[in-house]
Amino acid sequence: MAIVLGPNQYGKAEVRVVAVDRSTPRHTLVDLNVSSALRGDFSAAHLTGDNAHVLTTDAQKNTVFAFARDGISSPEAFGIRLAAHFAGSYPWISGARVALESYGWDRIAVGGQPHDHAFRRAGAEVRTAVVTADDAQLHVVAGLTDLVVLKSTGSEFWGFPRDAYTTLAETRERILATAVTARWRYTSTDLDWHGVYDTVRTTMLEAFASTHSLALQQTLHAMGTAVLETVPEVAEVRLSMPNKHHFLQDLSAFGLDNPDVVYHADDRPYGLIEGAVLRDDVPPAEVAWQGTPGFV
Ligand SMILES: O=c1[nH]c(=O)c2[nH]c(=O)[nH]c2[nH]1
Repeated sequence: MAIVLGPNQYGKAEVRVVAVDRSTPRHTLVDLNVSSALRGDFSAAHLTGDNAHVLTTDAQKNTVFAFARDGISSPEAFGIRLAAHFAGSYPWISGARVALESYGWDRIAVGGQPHDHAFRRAGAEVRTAVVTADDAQLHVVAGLTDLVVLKSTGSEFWGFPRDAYTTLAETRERILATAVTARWRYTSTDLDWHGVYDTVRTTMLEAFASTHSLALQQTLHAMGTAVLETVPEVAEVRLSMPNKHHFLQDLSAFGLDNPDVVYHADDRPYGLIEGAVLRDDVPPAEVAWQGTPGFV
């Protein structure tokens, strides 16, 4: 038996970089969390501690800050620039993965007017991008997490089998709520990144709102399908959607009825509905998804 070194990668995780565009009195902010990981021949460092091939994680962090000096137009474009740079920096580096989270900031309104340089963190929602450089090919997977949505009607759930442990009542009227995690893979590396991101996000929201839901699974499929129908440059959408249960509260102890008015928002356990919707005529690119946590 021989013991061999298996797959490995290394990099700097969670570089928090904030870039302020002060070119006009109306400042803009970009707030990113950037993680880089390099792949290639680093066996000497692992086997003997010879660091001749190790582009330090400290240098990777410095590169993120240095590149930010030129401004950050979008997470995707910044990720492409970094991944291409790292992947091309030394012959023994065969690939790079750059994952970015973008945190939104809204302007504080003062006297009803959005302020020029005072901001409030937007909700929990985070925009994400992962750029993978592999064999000189670039892959871009964009996404979002924690997009919390709720429909107060237009959701039913019935027709499921009833085994010995099924107690859930069938319902023709329920609240449907979820926190969407979505990732989608582009077939292009040259897009209007903000425009196409907004289109995908809006399309998912519209599909959630306008689908009369017979199951969260059906809503998930409708959201993914709508994105593929609307944006030709998206090859595949992966969605993870917790079913944030809202149970009708029994008020009978107080002599009160409850005609779909008062609910208990339960936080756990929750149903977890996950799925991918893809075009069957686009070749898969599993490398683009490597390192993505969980299903998405
Ligand atoms: O939309 C739903 N899908 C399920 O699979 C499920 N299971 C459950 O208990 N409630 C629901 N709701």
